[in-house]
Amino acid sequence: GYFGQFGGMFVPELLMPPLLEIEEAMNTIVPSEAFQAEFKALLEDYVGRPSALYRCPNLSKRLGFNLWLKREDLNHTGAHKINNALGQGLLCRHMGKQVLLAETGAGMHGVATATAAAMLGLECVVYMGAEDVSRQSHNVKRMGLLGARIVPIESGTRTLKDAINAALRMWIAEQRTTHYCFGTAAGPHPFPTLVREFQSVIGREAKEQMLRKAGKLPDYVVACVGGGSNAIGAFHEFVPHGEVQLIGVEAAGTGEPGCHHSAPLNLGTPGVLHGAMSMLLQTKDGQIEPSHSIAPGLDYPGVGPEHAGLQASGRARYATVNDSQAYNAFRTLCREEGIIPALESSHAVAWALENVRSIPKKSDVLVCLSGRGDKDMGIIEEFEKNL
Ligand SMILES: CC/C=C(/N=C/c1c(COP(=O)(O)O)cnc(C)c1O)C(=O)O
Repeated sequence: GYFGQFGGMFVPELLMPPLLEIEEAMNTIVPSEAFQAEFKALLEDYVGRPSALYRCPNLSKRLGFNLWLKREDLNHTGAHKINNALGQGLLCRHMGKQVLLAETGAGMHGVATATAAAMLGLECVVYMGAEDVSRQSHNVKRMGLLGARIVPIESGTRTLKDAINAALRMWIAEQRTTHYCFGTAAGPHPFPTLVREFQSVIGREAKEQMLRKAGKLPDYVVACVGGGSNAIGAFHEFVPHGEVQLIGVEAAGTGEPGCHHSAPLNLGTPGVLHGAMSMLLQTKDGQIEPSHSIAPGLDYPGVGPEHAGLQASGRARYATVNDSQAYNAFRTLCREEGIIPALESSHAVAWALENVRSIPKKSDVLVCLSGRGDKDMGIIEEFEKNL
């Protein structure tokens, strides 16, 4: 479970048995005909895949390049998270466990896990930082309706990293009955590989759709990077095609010098967090730095190890976009294309808008629109008060 020097299983001994059980399931159950047929049927009939690949007519005209959006916001539950939650929910049932445990920041993974649990007849427990409980209340309400038990976390910065810490502790104690449905392509092996496996449907569909609609591969594939699951899902199919530029977009927060951000690939250093060696925001004596982003799903001081590997090998590049640039992209997509994107996804759109001058005319830029923005109404309202 390594990506160059990154990855691994840096966990307490007590977590090795459930992790090895998941690795075994990933190598035996997931590749089986039965599992793949069941997963594919659910992706089609329950999630509504394939998700659309949509060329933005107005922005493409104004910007001079073809802006294509992979519409993961149109999936059931409103984001890419459902692809992974469903796959892991099926695995949970195959392993004979009754409880699906999740961490959540933006609440989209929490909703996706609660959705999979309700449909598969499993119990669901979601750990969520108290700060995120209040700033993503729309998703908190949805999780309740779907039957999940939500555990607000008051420690640390009361955001995603604290939810993961608490979820890992609960999992150690309840591992016999509980599957930890890890929500992003981070964490100890096998999670980064397992989550990539379930999210890679994004890139497989996008490649086929681009060849059919544009008659060629995209020149750029762009995705926001929190823990890294929508980005690795969009990138994976294109990695062998060197002519396709892979651009991950991290959150720069306010962008003010000395202020907190969530850009470990750009501004972090190698270290271990949540069971994996990757890039992270830490002080010189190894204390985790607080992160910040307007987008709760990007507000995380770590990143999945495969992205650290793709950056180190030079196969992918990682840029940053700050809160204001993301907000401007949010408004631009609303007003010019009639699409209300999640603030996380707005970071990926912002990269295309901010880099118009360096993108050759007529290029095909494929942006993974990872989710819808209904959950962000409160954050937008708050942000606009200070404009
Ligand atoms: C696993 C915790 C991350 C969450 N969301 C992250 C997120 C992200 C960033 O997560 P990754 O794709 O895993 O980097 C992008 N887009 C949307 C719409 C998101 O909700 C969540 O709790 O919903």
